[in-house]
Amino acid sequence: MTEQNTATGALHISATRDSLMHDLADWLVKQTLQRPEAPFRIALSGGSTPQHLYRLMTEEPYVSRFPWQRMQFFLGDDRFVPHDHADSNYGMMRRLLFSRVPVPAENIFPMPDKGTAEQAAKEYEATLKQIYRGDALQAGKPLFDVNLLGLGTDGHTASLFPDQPVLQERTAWVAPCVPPVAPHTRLTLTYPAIHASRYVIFLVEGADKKEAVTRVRAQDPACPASAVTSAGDLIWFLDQPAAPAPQN
Ligand SMILES: O=C(O)[C@H](O)[C@@H](O)[C@H](O)[C@H](O)COP(=O)(O)O
Repeated sequence: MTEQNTATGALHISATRDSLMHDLADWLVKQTLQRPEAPFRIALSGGSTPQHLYRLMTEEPYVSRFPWQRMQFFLGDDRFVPHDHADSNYGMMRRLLFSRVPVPAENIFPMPDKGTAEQAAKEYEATLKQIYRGDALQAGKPLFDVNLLGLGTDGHTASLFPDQPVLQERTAWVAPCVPPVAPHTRLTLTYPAIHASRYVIFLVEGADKKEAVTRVRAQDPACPASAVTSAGDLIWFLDQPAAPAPQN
């Protein structure tokens, strides 16, 4: 794993997808041990990439190393569909991770799937504010320890898609959105909610993502992921095929 600090976040580059998932799982275990008495709050990403990580977390040695009893799981975004729908991110996480590890049910916070998308976004935001014990995000008091994000080839992340009104949202923590090029109405954390993290992690693998990674790291404004910031650190966990060409 090679590490380079650059303006737009440290790069952790692993040789293969498999070693990438192990490197990130090892890193996550280490983070959970930094504050052994506190709840560890992590927002998970949907999509296919992190599924390799979620499966790995349920296997030895990781299933014995994570402090599941004090980990709290949130979603960075979800499709506004019933939790048992094939496209539900929560449904995927429940199948691959939550049903296979001893995390207490009360420590898992799915995005609501009832009512309207607007109501569900407000409900999730109220849940986050209750856990945060405050209505306004405060510098130095992150909402999440880790915010795990993926990256689309168009530079979207979570459900922050190009040219969408939600990209202008700087007050709400959760918002509904209707991506023009992806199925389903979505619920997504907004930029301020993602920013309120000790660590924002981009987990990206595969040669098809290399161009998007390069564009985002060059801060291409057409890529919503370019505007993602972190109150703490922003780190890219990449496999070699997704890694940008070294800056000369
Ligand atoms: O709900 C989702 O699908 C994710 O939040 C989305 O932002 C995902 O991370 C990217 O689309 C990359 O998806 P892949 O990992 O499948 O390439």
